[in-house]
Amino acid sequence: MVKICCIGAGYVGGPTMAVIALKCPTIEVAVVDISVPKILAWNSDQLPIYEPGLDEVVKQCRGKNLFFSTDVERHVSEADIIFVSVNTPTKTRGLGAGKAADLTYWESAARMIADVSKTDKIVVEKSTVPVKTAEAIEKILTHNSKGIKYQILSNPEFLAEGTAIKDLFNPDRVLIGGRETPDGLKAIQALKSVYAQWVPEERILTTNLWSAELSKLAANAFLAQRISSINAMSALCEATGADVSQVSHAVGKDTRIGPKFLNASVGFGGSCFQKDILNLIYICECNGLNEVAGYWKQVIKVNDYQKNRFVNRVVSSMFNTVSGKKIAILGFAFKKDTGDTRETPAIDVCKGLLGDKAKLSVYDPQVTEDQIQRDLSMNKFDWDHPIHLQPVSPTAAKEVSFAWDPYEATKDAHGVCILTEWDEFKTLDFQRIFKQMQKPAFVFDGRNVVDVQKLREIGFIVYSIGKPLDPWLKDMPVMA
Ligand SMILES: NC(=O)c1ccc[n+]([C@@H]2O[C@H](COP(=O)([O-])OP(=O)(O)OC[C@H]3O[C@@H](n4cnc5c(N)ncnc54)[C@H](O)[C@@H]3O)[C@@H](O)[C@H]2O)c1
Ligand SMILES: O=c1ccn([C@@H]2O[C@H](COP(=O)(O)OP(=O)(O)O[C@H]3O[C@H](CO)[C@@H](O)[C@H](O)[C@H]3O)[C@@H](O)[C@H]2O)c(=O)[nH]1
Repeated sequence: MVKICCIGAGYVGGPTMAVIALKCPTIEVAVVDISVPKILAWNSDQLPIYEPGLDEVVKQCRGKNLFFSTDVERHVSEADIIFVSVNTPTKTRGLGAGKAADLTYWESAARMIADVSKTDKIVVEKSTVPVKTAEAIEKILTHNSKGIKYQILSNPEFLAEGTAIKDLFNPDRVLIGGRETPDGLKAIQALKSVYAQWVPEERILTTNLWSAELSKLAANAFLAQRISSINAMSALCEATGADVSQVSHAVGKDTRIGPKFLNASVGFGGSCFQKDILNLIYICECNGLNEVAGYWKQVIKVNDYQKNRFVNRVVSSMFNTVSGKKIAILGFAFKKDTGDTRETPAIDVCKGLLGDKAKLSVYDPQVTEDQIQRDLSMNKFDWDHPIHLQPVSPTAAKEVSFAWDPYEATKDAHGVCILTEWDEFKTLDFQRIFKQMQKPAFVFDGRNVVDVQKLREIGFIVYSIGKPLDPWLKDMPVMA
């Protein structure tokens, strides 16, 4: 029986391995992690991450051919194929701080593989890594190899959170990069035969190592660039009376452009886009490609601009101050159908409002109070390190309370900010919310989920990203 081991039981390692186990009953899959609570959770009824459809997949295979364990060394030494899916956060110190990928966790995983392996291994880069990482990993493994042969493959993951199971069942493509040597090609075939159990052959792409590594960074940069493009347009829509939804619909109808990923928002979040673009910028700079670096930097700058613009709209609409005012925050996760808050725009918006001394009441159906407090008190980039290395008892943000439902959050509030597009926000009883709020009552929709006209009829003053402005807001200065 082929044995697979995945180092890192996170958002990628857990769901990806669960789907491999489901689709390949003859393969034994072990997912290992240094975090004891995480592995305990994977072995319980309360999985450590919320992802639609994941529970069913895990329940079908756990204990049969899918195992979660903290016995990292044993499973690594027994495996034929080792996936490495550990954190690759942005460096916070030293050379390349604020841009380059921190490969500490990757390197320690590679050294451990070299220490415990007794048979030949295929080592698969599942984490998103800088181009040429495979070369560094190869050096670490072969310098300590004791005669054992390693083949390194790059197999970046393209799943999006909230749709991970759907994406894994039916991927647009699976990308496998490897050395163009007989042993390299053999390793590519071995991994290809795993995916071929359920992915049509023509969707499994094979390339050289560097193309596979770079394609992952490029794909995320292209996706994020589309969002920054439509968000830049949303500012112009507000200034001119155009409606960003109509503009994106009209633009997306061009088959060369396509309709997806053109929703204007308060800004993109998530653990990948900013981190991977910063990483791309750093690689460009290291290769002396400053104009190329500058091009991609702009995608992040527009994203920051969009978040600032939102906060400034809130403050300026409410008589230029939110000091002492209760603002309800509906949605904290970086997108719907996940409890993940890494790099969520809600953090920047909340921090911006707290900076103006607002009192916040936050509701999110999947994010805990503890997580929100952590996020609001953590330093930049700390969030993407393994949980046991994050600050243990963050200083609680005193002006932030946590609500169990949207009606409690909005009670006596002066304003409501919608920061995640949870489906339940589309069907809220806004009449009831209006009645219990201070007047004038404001709604700031950062996700374009509410029916603006209906809310204005109820009596709200409404700001919705990229939509024609409320008469109340028209004469306010547009600033960033
Ligand atoms: N989250 C996504 O949607 C997504 C999608 C595609 C690619 N990626 C990439 O995949 C990688 C992992 O992302 P994630 O979201 O799953 O991160 P995560 O933080 O959810 O999971 C990483 C896990 O690795 C564990 N870990 C770290 N060092 C370890 C070691 N030496 N031994 C054993 N376990 C160790 C951590 O404890 C953590 O549980 C990153 O490079 C990310 O950029 C993420
Ligand atoms: O039209 C859009 C689409 C998305 N977003 C925002 O963009 C962010 C990222 O969304 P999404 O890409 O759906 O989620 P991720 O889980 O971050 O997935 C991205 O990042 C992963 C990690 O690298 C990749 O594997 C995926 O292919 C890539 O889509 C979220 O804040 C969304 O709200 C918008 O504002 N407008």
